[in-house]
Amino acid sequence: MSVLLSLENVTTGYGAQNVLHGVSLEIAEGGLTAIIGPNGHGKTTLLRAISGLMPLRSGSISLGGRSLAGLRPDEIVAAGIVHVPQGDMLFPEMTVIENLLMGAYLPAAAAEAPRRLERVFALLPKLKDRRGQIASTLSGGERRMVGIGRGLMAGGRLLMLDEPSLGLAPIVIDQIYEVVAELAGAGQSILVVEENAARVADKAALIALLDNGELVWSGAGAELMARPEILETYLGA
Ligand SMILES: Nc1ncnc2c1ncn2[C@@H]1O[C@H](COP(=O)(O)OP(=O)(O)OP(=O)(O)O)[C@@H](O)[C@H]1O
Repeated sequence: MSVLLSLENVTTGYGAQNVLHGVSLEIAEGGLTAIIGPNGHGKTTLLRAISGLMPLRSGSISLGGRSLAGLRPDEIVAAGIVHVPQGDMLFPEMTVIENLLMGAYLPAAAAEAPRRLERVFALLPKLKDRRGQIASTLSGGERRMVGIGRGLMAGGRLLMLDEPSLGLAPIVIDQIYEVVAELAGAGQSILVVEENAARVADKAALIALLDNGELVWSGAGAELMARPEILETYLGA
């Protein structure tokens, strides 16, 4: 496999407390990787560390063989890592299209914006219909789609989605994951954080299980679902 993102022995935390304890993980180029684990066990912190929003206390992270050490968050975006945070974090008073265009704020992305916008609208036709609508008036699922679309507008090599299912109805969660799977199937590298393994098991090439800030298991989704003892031990399933 061609490794896109590599984490080696990553430790980080807040104040006196470490949240991640020596996490090592390799993410392949193309397709879906999922980080699963209970709430509060460090999944968001892991994405924040990759995005340069948390200084590492030990270890290293590299993208395509290039170390990200010392890069600012905007330099990490420019290097190709796009982080769609938990919740919608849209600009509520702006329209769908204005929110989408904010994703292409870096000069290199701005030149590509019209082409990428067409791609986002092809993938998420509902957003095209609602492109003039103010973001605060969208449904929860539509807002989530705008967040994903805005992430795509940045044109990253790796798209990181922090719990895109959060707070949505089951049918809407299915729609979101259909879009995620379609993107991954088209070759986009995606790292998703999810609490419920069953939602990603049939879609993710690799699932990594984070428990108390440690990576306790990783493997294919089908393999995880066939291991009820792991689900029970770590996810209480
Ligand atoms: N800004 C912060 N300051 C101090 N502690 C924090 C901060 N953010 C998170 N933590 C703590 O770090 C731990 C891991 O949190 P994190 O958000 O990474 O977990 P998570 O697995 O993503 O959970 P969730 O899905 O609920 O966000 C938790 O104990 C949390 O209280």
